[in-house]
Amino acid sequence: MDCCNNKVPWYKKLAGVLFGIGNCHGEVNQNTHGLEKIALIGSPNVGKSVIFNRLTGAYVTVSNYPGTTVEVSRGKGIIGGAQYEIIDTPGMYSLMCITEEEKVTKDLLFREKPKALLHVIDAKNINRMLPLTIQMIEAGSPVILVLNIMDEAERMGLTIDVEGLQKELGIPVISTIAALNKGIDELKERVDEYVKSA
Ligand SMILES: Nc1nc2c(ncn2[C@@H]2O[C@H](COP(=O)(O)OP(=O)(O)OP(=O)(O)O)[C@@H](O)[C@H]2O)c(=O)[nH]1
Ligand SMILES: [Mg+2]
Repeated sequence: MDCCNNKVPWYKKLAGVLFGIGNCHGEVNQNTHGLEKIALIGSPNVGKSVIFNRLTGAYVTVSNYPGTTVEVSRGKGIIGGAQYEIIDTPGMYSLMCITEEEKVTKDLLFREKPKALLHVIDAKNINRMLPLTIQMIEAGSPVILVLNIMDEAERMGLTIDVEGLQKELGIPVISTIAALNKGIDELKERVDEYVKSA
């Protein structure tokens, strides 16, 4: 994406920098202004963007997070009859702020205070990815765990005790096959319940 368009008026660029919601051409997406936020976070390649596309409609913007080269996508989604700004963050492994992506995600969560964080993990690699879930639960974040790529996990013969995991962690756990649109309706229902009970 070309982010060096000098024809963008200064005030649009400023709006993008101040609010972090414009695209790289400085166009501010008015449609998500003032909406409660739901963020997708997790390691690279776990299906965050596929889930983002399932949850959002036509109004999607991609912008560089202010002051960085890291891209963040934002779109409007309707869950349980309410409109939300859905945020797709770059893949990262922890909130230790080692990579620029990790710094952006941590800063974004801190500044924008989403109502729910959907931690998307690859169901084949639960052990490797759960530490971040636990880190966020311990930090008091509103985490929902999404076990995606369940089709491949099942093909490998893995069975996951979703109920048990849910009880153990004390947070909602939902399994999905986002690529096939499976589990997305349940995910929306659980997010709706979670946000309304918060
Ligand atoms: N088999 C299978 N593949 C999936 C599923 N969900 C997503 N994928 C595939 O996984 C790959 C990565 O999906 P993305 O949505 O780009 O992953 P991401 O988490 O956004 O990755 P980053 O943006 O790099 O952090 C794509 O090829 C998807 O088609 C699923 O449930 N099952
Ligand atoms: Mg992505």
